[in-house]
Amino acid sequence: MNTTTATDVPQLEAIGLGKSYGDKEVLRDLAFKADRGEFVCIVGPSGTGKTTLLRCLARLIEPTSGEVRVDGRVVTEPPAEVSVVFQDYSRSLMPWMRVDANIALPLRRYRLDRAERDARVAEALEQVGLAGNGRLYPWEMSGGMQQRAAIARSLAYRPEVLIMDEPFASVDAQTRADLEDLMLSIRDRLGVTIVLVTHDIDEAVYLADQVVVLFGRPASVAATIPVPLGPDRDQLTTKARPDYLELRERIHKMIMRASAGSTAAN
Ligand SMILES: Nc1ncnc2c1ncn2[C@@H]1O[C@H](COP(=O)(O)OP(=O)(O)OP(=O)(O)O)[C@@H](O)[C@H]1O
Repeated sequence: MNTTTATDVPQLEAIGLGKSYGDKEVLRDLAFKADRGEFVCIVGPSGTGKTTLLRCLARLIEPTSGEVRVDGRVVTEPPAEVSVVFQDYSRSLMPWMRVDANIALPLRRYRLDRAERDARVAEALEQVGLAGNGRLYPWEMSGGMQQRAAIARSLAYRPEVLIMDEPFASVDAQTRADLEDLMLSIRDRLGVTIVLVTHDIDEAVYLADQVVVLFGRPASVAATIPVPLGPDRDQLTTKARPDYLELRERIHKMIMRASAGSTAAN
């Protein structure tokens, strides 16, 4: 008897995923899954293939083998349910367009009427704490505000999955903490599934429901580590918890061992 129900189907899944660039095999037989509303962080040594994995998951590039599924459906092009936020907000926002026009730009493909489009832009600005700032140009905003605007642009699609590649690497520590908390609150308020690559293990443990550790050349998933810290996280108290510190240390050691092993092998 088949007991699978709709809720058993992962929202985003990779099965037997492989990717080579020419002769260079970067990913091999990789399995990944994120359930609906889950926050998954991907970590791993530099150059392992984290960005390559994200680009395959978003179908921005074609895997060499295996498949990507969204809600159980095999996808062969960028799925409408998935939106991507890159690290470099200065390249994702058009400097000559006001922020509201930047956010509206990718909505063109949906052929919304103007009132609906304006409502979506206002809603997205509100969701990232930028209500009332839509008439600014990106260059009139701080780095943190620009990254919020880039996130708003992704949310205006009303995606089910948000894929983020090192989204906070270019901002200062306080702004980074604010943006981390923004992402937790967006996940809680909107129920969106978030898959985020970071070099920062503290950030990964703070944000994630599960941390996926990639390593190997070619890379695959070395460990999937559940983070049972509960839904209410706080920069000060969560990061002082013994279970937070224990997880952080465990992942650090795992990556250090992997990096040492791959250096020795090279
Ligand atoms: N378009 C490409 N063509 C050829 N090789 C590529 C391409 N993109 C990435 N690579 C190579 O694939 C490997 C994995 O790169 P990728 O950027 O996915 O790793 P990463 O884990 O995200 O790296 P980092 O931690 O430095 O951001 C690297 O050796 C990289 O040089």
